[in-house]
Amino acid sequence: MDVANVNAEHVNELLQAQAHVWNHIFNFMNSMSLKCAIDLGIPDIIQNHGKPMTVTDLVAALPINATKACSIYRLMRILVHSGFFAQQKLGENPQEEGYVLTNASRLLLKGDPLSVRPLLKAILDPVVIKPWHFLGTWFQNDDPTPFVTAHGRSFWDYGAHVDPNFGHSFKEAMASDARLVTNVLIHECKEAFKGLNSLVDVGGGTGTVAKGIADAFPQLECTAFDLPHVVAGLQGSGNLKYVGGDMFEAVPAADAVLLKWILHDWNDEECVKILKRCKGAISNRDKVGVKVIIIEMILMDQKQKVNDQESIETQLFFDMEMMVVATGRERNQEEWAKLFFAAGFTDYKITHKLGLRSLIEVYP
Ligand SMILES: C[S@@+](CC[C@H](N)C(=O)[O-])C[C@H]1O[C@@H](n2cnc3c(N)ncnc32)[C@H](O)[C@@H]1O
Ligand SMILES: O=c1cc(-c2ccc(O)cc2)oc2c(O)c(O)ccc12
Repeated sequence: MDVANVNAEHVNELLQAQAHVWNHIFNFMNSMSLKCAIDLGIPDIIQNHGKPMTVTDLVAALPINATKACSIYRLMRILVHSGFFAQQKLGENPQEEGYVLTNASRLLLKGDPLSVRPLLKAILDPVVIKPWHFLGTWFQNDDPTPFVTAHGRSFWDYGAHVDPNFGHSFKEAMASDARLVTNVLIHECKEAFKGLNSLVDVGGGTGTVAKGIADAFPQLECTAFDLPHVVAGLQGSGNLKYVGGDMFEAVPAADAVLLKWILHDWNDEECVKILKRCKGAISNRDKVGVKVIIIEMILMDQKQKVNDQESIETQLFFDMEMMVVATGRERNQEEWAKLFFAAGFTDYKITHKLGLRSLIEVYP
């Protein structure tokens, strides 16, 4: 393209396109600047300060080399821009401003059991970032995932045998999300558990969701079901128990099966197999109202000009993540329905009360 032959309007378009490309080249800096703030403990330091924190106070409180002090305001500037911190007047002097947390950075505090911090740590770990450099190679080879192309083994294998710290960090990421979702679930989606006497959380990890539901609904016998090595040594109590097994082989019988963030890890064929096992677990219960309860995203229609472009983009990010680390995907409503009917279910109901995710009740 030769700019000399292009009219003014086209030059403008060309420069806008250049800015768009630049924005995407540098897009990773939003994530990495945020990770840096978390590594340095900035949200907790501002929280503990108890009032808007000037850059001078922040620098003094940070565990950094003195020669880097003058760069902190630049890190904070981009994080203010991306909505993780805000600036507030400190006193009468309009020049004097301090940093405060926003709702987003409050979700990244260390001690908060509902923190999203463990997910940030896991997804931005170099172990998970490396496979992104192999995405193009993966499209040209026959490996199951870019993760395998990058590391020579599967995600689970890597976490279990190569880097147990990473495996632990991923489990903590799942558990923290589980705490947040369970909180919303037991307050906002009570209806879904009405009339049930037993529930099995398939792929329930170390039992965070099952325990939350068991505590909230004492009449409900809850089982956290996961691979034997995941539940090994875990002791149930009261109306909570742990069972080890393989969901592709058999699922313990119950009035309801819960699948939270399981099906998006797997391809369609694998999902139909899991769903058939779940249907087996709730059938022959001699009870009305048996169901599978799924917590997953339902991809929004990109063609609908909805205002919430950030939500659409976030769902697409999850879809890409599932492609890079696992064999899974995010699905739209039509794709979900196809899986349910292929597994022999007859109907389903969607409740939109979980943010970017939905509660889907699926009936035999
Ligand atoms: C993405 S995590 C979701 C954990 C949990 N449901 C949550 O949302 O916090 C997937 C879970 O599936 C479990 N899983 C993987 N393969 C399984 C299998 N064949 N049978 C049972 N659980 C399995 C993993 O151990 C892991 O705990
Ligand atoms: O970062 C992950 C990875 C997985 C994952 C990887 C490999 C598998 O065979 C299954 C799952 O799953 C995730 C997930 O379900 C999630 O909600 C967030 C992150 C990840």
